[in-house]
Amino acid sequence: MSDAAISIRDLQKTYKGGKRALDGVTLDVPRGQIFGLLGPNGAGKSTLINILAGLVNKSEGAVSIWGFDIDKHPRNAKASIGIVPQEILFDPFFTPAETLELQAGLYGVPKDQRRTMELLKAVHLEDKANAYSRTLSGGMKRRLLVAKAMVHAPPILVLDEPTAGVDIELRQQLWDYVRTLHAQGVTVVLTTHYLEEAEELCDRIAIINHGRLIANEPTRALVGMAQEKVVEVIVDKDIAAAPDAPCFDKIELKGERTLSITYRKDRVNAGDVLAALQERGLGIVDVSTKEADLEDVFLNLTRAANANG
Ligand SMILES: Nc1ncnc2c1ncn2[C@@H]1O[C@H](COP(=O)(O)OP(=O)(O)OP(=O)(O)O)[C@@H](O)[C@H]1O
Repeated sequence: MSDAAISIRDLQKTYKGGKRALDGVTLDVPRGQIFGLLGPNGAGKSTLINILAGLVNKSEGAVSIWGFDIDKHPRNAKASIGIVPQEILFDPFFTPAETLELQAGLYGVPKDQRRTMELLKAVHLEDKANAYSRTLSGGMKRRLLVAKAMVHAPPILVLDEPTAGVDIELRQQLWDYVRTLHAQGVTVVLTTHYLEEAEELCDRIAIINHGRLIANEPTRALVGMAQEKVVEVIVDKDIAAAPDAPCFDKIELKGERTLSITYRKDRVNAGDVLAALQERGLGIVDVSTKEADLEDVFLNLTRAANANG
């Protein structure tokens, strides 16, 4: 179909009872990238991932994984992808080492090609290799899930909300491992609510809302789509009320000498904003600017999509 890592065409899913969770999603995940799938709760992200995992049947459309159509070549498609599910489900009486061995067995990985200890090391669980899984902390279980998804060395790893409930240090370790895999050529897809993380990690970001794709852009382009910019200015004298000027979108008095000014960077630049202040008799002591982040873009896009839909 295409040489994308994952290719999705007009994907639709209507659950029994009539809930339409995916409404015509078309999307390519390029090989070798870290790809972020974002969307508010209930947007359809898990449905999409469960279709990739073979856990949910699609209603319409076509999906291929590493070039294998999931209907025509389900075994090859499945072998090409490792999925880290949102929910933690293990047999509590197996140890991490046994869990990985069992999973490798399910995927038909020959004994001499298994990488149980290597994988446990990679997720910092080597000292827990022989502990019962039920004695692991939440973060450890999540890391074990990542190792489990990699036993058959798939070229694509999908993580569904991998950092929910994971503390900052463990999250960092998890991302370090994801970056290592990425450096080894693994294509990574992740869903997350942490926009900052998506911004930091992902090469490309797609946003779904109400089962529809509303954005699919390189991360930098997406961030650039936010037109609002904020400049914080410290002026040289006390001011009682914030001054007004046509180039300000919004102005707030943050302190006696501190102003926070929002402007549209597609219309004016920071120089215009500062000149307007000087024209009003204010000298500039200090200036700091804040780039719009993904949160802004995300909110703007989902708001616009809701208004249109
Ligand atoms: N098995 C099911 N039967 C019926 N409706 C379902 C089922 N699973 C999900 N849905 C509905 O489909 C929609 C999409 O759900 P989905 O879990 O894919 O969203 P999500 O983007 O993953 O959300 P979250 O971030 O909360 O996990 C929601 O309205 C949900 O209630």
